[in-house]
Amino acid sequence: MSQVEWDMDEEADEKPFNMKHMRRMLQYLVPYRRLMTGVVVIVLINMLLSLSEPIILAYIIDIGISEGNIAAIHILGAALLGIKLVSWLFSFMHTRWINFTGQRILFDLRQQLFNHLQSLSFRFFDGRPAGKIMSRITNDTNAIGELINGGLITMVMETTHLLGIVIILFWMDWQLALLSFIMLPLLYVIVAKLRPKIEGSWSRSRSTMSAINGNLNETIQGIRVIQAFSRQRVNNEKFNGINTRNKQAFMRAITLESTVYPLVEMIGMIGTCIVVWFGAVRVLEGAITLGFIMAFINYLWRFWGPLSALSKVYSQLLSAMASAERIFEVLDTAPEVKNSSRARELPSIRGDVSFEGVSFRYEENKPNVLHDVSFHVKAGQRVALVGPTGAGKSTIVNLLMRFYEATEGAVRIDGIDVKDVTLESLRKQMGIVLQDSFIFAGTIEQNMRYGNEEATEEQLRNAAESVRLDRVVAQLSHGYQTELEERGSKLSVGQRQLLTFGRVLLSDPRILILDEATSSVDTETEQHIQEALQTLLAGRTAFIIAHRLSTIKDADLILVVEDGRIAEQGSHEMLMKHGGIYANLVLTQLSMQESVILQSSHS
Ligand SMILES: Nc1ncnc2c1ncn2[C@@H]1O[C@H](COP(=O)(O)OP(=O)(O)OP(=O)(O)O)[C@@H](O)[C@H]1O
Repeated sequence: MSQVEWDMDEEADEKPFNMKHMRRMLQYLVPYRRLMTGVVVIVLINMLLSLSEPIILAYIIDIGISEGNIAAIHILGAALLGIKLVSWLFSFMHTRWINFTGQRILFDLRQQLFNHLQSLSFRFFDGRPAGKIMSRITNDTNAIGELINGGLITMVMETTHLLGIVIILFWMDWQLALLSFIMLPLLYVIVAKLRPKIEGSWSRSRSTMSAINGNLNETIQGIRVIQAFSRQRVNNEKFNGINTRNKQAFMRAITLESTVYPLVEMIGMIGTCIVVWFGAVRVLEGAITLGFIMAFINYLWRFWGPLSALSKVYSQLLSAMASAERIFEVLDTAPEVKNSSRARELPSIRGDVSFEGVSFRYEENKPNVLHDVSFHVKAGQRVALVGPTGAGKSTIVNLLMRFYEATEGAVRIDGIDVKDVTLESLRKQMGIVLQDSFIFAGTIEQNMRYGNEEATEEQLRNAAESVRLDRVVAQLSHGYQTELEERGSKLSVGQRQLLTFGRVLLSDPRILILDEATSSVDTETEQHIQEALQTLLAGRTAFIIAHRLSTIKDADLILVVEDGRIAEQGSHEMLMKHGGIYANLVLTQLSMQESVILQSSHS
């Protein structure tokens, strides 16, 4: 099953009502309680005003028209107009206030989630696709926002509306009221039976839609690979499958809905017909007045509005429960790597690094990926990490940056355990350059200043010059102010790399971590990159996940990592003399290079 298909049924659309979540959601209303109290009061007054309208109409008919009392018609007509005006004003006010509060709550919730997400450790992001996390910040916050602002008010408003109507109907004529509700049990049965089916179909329609989006996203992102492998036909079939399921789910939902709602209306109408029939007879008998029966029918009409509004709020409530569960799960996830209570600032370091018996596993109950790793690097030394894929090189670097905590043992910088210092003071003195040079949307200058906002203009230009970025900038029409798209798509791979070098150089770290790029660039760019690299590395302790033999040979210390262990360590000469894994690795690489050279000289 493809990732997209998995996504379709993974996250629940609705969850049963949960008081704990509800209370927690209501907490977000607390800062706006005065405004919300005002809204509730206004809404209730509006409700009473609206409920008085049919009675006033009844009086206009019975007293004004039937008895020919023109003064009563004027007074009651003016009252009706006044009520409408006040209702409009109140509606305007409460809609404004609700929207204001709703937006504030959404703002608060999104801000809180965003801040929290940034503080979470890598482990949190390891198991969650970015798309899902994003949907929590957008869709799920919206669902909660809609409930705690519009939904709750609708609930208060429509429940009182409904209660008011029922009380008035029974107060007016309880027998007629009973008669009009005669079909209600049947209605309840139909709605209770069919509503879950309709909701289920809508939910399937939404999840298939998100699968369509996921599939589109994957296709656009991977278009090069798709076309290179000529996968268009297979992908078309896959998309066709999801698309068909979406169409079917939508058609089923819409068919059910178009059957049920007219049915509900018709059953509702049966009650009203009975009332009109009996009522008309009773008017003729002189038992009730014309105005009375008209008001009664008017209230009966109004009965269905709140009922359908409440059923919508109910769905909203259940989907907000599902969203709340997901959002609170994120908010309740504590950052795993955080400052300990006794954490102090890491003073300016020299850059001496030691791993002492470090073992580590990414997940509880899973085997260790690092076993008893120990080494010592003197300040200013250049270390090359080599070894097969999956050996644990990046993991060593992750522990050094304290992206994860060592399960056992200690990582020390200048003799200080990294667990005893604040994350900010530690990471400020370290720099990292990954293979995938991540560029943020913004100007070249903003990207360079990412790790050092305070750098002077001169420092900025010097850094750019040192890593040969100045030549790249000179070619751009807006120089340092050239706007880059997200991920720097306007720049070439080599240019992006130089920009990340400039960024790190400007932040001037004592310890530098570098994942040497494997992607090939042209010889001239390669030379620029190598020169820039030398500037970048000068005078710093450097850990290089190295792929080029030249980089490895130049290193002061080579750590050969295999199966999470340091299998060999020492200088190039030492390890070659030793004749172990490293020597084999070098010989294999050399023979591969030779064959490449031989092949190219033959062609
Ligand atoms: N975030 C993670 N969660 C769980 N396991 C992981 C995670 N990252 C890496 N691993 C596992 O840990 C082991 C070491 O991975 P690591 O990335 O350190 O290897 P590496 O030597 O850097 O490999 P490469 O040269 O391919 O980048 C691998 O078995 C890998 O599957």
